[in-house]
Amino acid sequence: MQDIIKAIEEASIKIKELIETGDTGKSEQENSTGDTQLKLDIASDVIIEDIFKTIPSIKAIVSEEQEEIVNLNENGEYLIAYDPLDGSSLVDVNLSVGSIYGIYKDNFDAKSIIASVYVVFGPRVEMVVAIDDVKMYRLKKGKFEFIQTITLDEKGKLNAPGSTQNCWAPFHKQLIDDIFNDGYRLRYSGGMVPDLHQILLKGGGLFSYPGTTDRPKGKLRQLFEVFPFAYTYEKANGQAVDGFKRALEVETTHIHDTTPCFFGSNTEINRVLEVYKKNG
Ligand SMILES: O=P(O)(O)OC[C@H]1O[C@](O)(COP(=O)(O)O)[C@@H](O)[C@@H]1O
Ligand SMILES: [Mg+2]
Ligand SMILES: [Mg+2]
Repeated sequence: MQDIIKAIEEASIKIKELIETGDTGKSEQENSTGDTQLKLDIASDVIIEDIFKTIPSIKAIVSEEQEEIVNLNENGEYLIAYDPLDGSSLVDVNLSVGSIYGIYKDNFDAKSIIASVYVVFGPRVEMVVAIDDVKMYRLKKGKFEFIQTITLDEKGKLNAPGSTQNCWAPFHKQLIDDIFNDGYRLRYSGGMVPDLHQILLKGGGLFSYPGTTDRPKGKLRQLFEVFPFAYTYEKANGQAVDGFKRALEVETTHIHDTTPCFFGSNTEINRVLEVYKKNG
C-alpha cells in the first residue's frame, strides 16, 4: 500500500504544477457521464495512469475520465478507482479542487473498498489517507509531512447542500431549511473535495447531494467519489448514507453508476435518516 501512497504523492506534485500552468479550456471530448472534459481532466488522468502503470501491486485501475477498466498486473493485489481532477471547472475561477482515489480488493464495489486517499489543491496541497484511521499530510518543499489525525465531532455547524434546488423533493427542502433554521452556516464551493475536507477539519456538519427530479440517482459517482469519501467519513467517526442505508452498502451495477449521498457527523446523518425514512 505504501507504494501506492508514494505514487499518489508523486502524481499530486505533477498535478499541482499542471493546475498552476495548464490550459483551463475545454477539450472536444465527453466522459462516460456526459461531462465535457477539460484539457486539465485529461492531462491529470494521464499523469496518474502513467505513474500507476509502474506499480506492480496494482492489478487494475478505472478513471472517472475513461470508459473502461484498464488491467495492469495480473498478480497485483489492488484495484484503484480515481477521479483525477474533481471540481475541475473551478480551476478557471481559482477555487480549490482535488483528486480522489478509492482502493479496492477483488471487485470494484462498496464492500471491497479497503482504503481511500484524497488530495486537496488549494492555497496549500494536502493529502488525506484513510486506512485504519484518517491522517492528513501537507506538501512542504516537495515532501508530504504528517500534520494530524482527523476525527469528527458528534455534531457540527456547517451545511453544504448540493444539486439543483428547484429539483429537490419538498421534504428534502424542508430538511435543509430546518438545518439552517437551527443555526448551521452555508459552506458550499461546488468542489466535493474542499467541501468535504472543510467539514472534516471543522469538526462536522452535513454535505448532501440528493436524488432530484432531474437526476433521481444524484450526480456523484459511486466508485470514484462517494465510496472513497464514505470510507473516510466512517473512519473519522462520522457517517455516509444514501438517505436510507450506509453508502458502503449501495450496490454497483456499472463502474460509472451514481448515487444520492450524504456525508457528515453522527447527529446530522441521523437526522437525514429519520427524515428520509418518514418520507422515502
Ligand atoms: O454544481 P453541483 O450540481 O452542486 O455539483 C457539484 C459537484 O460536482 C462535482 O464537481 C463533480 O465532480 P467533477 O468535477 O469531477 O465532475 C463535485 O466536485 C461537486 O460536489
Ligand atoms: Mg468528481
Ligand atoms: Mg473529475
